[in-house]
Amino acid sequence: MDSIIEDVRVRKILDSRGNPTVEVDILTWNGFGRAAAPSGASTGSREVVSFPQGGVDQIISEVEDVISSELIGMAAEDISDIDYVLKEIDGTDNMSSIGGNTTVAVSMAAAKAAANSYNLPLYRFLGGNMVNKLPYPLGNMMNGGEHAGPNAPDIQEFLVVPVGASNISEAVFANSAIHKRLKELIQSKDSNFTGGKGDEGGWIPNISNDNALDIQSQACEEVGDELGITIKPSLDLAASEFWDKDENKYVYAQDGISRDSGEQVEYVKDIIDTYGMFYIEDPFDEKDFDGFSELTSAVGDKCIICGDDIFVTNKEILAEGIEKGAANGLIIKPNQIGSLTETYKTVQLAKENNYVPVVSHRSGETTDETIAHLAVALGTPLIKTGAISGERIAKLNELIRIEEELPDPEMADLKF
Ligand SMILES: O=C(O)[C@@H](CO)OP(=O)(O)O
Ligand SMILES: [Mg+2]
Repeated sequence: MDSIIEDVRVRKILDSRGNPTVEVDILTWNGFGRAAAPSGASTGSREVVSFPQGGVDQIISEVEDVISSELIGMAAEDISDIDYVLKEIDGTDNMSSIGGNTTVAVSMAAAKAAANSYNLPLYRFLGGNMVNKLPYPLGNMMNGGEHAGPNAPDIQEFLVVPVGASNISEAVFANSAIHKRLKELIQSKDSNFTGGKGDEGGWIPNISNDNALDIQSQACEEVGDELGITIKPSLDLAASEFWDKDENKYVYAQDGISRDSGEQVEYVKDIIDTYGMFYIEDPFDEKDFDGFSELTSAVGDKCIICGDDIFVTNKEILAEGIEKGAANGLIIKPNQIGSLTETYKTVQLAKENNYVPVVSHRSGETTDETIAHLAVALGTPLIKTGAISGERIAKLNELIRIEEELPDPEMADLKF
């Protein structure tokens, strides 16, 4: 078999925040795969543990001594067997002994090595010969919350989706045009704006949440008109980060306003109606299933209500959400669950239940481009991976290359 693993190598590399992360190389008889793990700042409490206590340094020897000897001789294409072996080596429920970032980097490197062994791009190896759909990019324009500094909006991500774009290149350049326009619009509101950017390359404005919403939608309209395509605003509130569990309130520090769960439902409904939001992620705390359900039953026919911290790419938690009607979309981050096999199962469950899967980067990223291939292979209609910055454009530019390779490329079908 061409994909028999001959060596597994591991190294400590930088992520985009300057923190250490892990990169894994897998060599097969006939190929090579390399993958690195990202890391979050606004993490869900039920995500698998990224690294054990000793951090990346600890797992370097673990991979060299234990993981590589188990994997050498296995076929890289047997991805679920490899993921099973990794889980056995870890031996915990939450990957705390070797870390979900370690296992996901090995899992992705193995898949890439398998693809390379057969001379196939990863999206084709995983997705088959018929894949031809490109995801719409959810581009991050302004950053707040945990991805920014003090005085930024509480809402973590002001995103846009170029729903009218007819190809991926048009889509990513529409997003970058909005990003440029927003710099001017922020400057017009705040003459002290220095052009500072957050973890994901979006601007960090020192303005209220409402002002940020206004200029976000203004930019969508102006640039949309200029380019002749519809561009819709979207948000990731990452509301777990400003939920005060003692007060039972969502605390908007920038605005000096607190809202209980019922008021939060009304506030978010109002935002969706006022601005014609296409997509809203994590509008409630990760434990507030009721808030999620109430909002989804009110607006789920016109807006994607997407769960990130609430579901953490975990199929059991997603099943609970489906039962409760908590959302109609979910974020897919392989390192939240620690393997490609589990990621795949969660996407399948989502699709069977009409939940829109959204493959996503993390706020701490590397130039690894794997998620671009995953979005195409898994057929997710959206990919969240920033708009500019080296570690974000690594994925966007890969999508442009993939589009060029596909014989009959089309943009994905969107729900609204
Ligand atoms: O909340 C999110 O969706 C992500 C990525 O945008 O942030 P983090 O990686 O910090 O969890
Ligand atoms: Mg999120």
